[in-house]
Amino acid sequence: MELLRVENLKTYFHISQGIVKAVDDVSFTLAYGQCLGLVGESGCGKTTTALSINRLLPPEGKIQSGNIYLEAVNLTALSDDEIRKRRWKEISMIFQGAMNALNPVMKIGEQIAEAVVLHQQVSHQQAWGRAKELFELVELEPDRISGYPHEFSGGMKQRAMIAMALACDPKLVIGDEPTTALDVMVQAQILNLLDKLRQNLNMGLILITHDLSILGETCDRIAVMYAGKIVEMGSTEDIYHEHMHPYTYRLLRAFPHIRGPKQMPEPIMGTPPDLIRPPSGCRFHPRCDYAKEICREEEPGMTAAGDGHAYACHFGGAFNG
Ligand SMILES: Nc1ncnc2c1ncn2[C@@H]1O[C@H](COP(=O)(O)OP(=O)(O)OP(=O)(O)O)[C@@H](O)[C@H]1O
Repeated sequence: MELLRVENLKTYFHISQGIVKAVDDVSFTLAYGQCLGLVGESGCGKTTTALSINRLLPPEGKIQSGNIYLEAVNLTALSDDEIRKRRWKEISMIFQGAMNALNPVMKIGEQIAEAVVLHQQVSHQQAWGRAKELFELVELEPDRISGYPHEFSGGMKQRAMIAMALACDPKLVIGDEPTTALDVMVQAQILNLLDKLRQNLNMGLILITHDLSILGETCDRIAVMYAGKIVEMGSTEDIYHEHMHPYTYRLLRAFPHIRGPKQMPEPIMGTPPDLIRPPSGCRFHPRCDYAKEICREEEPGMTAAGDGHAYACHFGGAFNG
């Protein structure tokens, strides 16, 4: 059953240098219990997409057009007050490095209980009970609940942040680079935990990352973003093994899978474009090895490659020869 529907979302930043088209006509859906990976290099619009869903954009950021439905409610049409009431209870976010925001002089359990009290009408005692439940849910040892942040490892702190994000049983959790600061083994444990939680709690999960190699065991579907647009979307299998867009191909080679064939990472030359003046035609053409005249002139539409698999390229699969 569908939980989230993002339709033709355009979010721009209005700054003195011009208009940054950070999210430019993005559409996708997410079902209950499903995990969608949103992947692309830094500056491609992933965080702006997440902040648009949560309506947490800074003053210069504006949803220009499009709709974001959470169940039947169009989030773009809600007042600030109405959306505030839904944060934490319906949608919650785990940010990169969020664990550094823990208060160093307050017990971890108290901080989780505080998050519960802040968003639910419960007594302190009830909140402490809930904090204990959440502690168990994120697989932290119960006797650690009275510990302070400096007694927790990075992975344990991130588990505590996940516990807070789950405090009000949200329907949708968005993790923005939730494991980037952690070492590879701990990263895998946190991703496994998120995977287990979304299945057990039947919540929708969006995982944002620049590293396509970490999504394989967690996501059902992956959307690849480049310069404010989704350039390829499909099942994890499609994206890993049947990809059609040269950018997906390059991303996979830039971050080889830890358990895959041994291969040197091949960085993608250049950087994503300035989104005030994005390139004409296909936005990836200046960095694409397969670009031809039409790529400079015409923006490619989405071409279907199979059930739920689509890509935006004039020469899909060109890298195969
Ligand atoms: N407050 C802002 N004002 C102006 N431009 C912004 C603002 N925030 C983001 N941008 C621009 O919007 C574009 C998309 O940024 P966004 O942070 O969404 O990308 P991202 O893919 O999440 O990258 P990262 O992983 O670095 O956060 C970039 O060109 C960025 O410079």
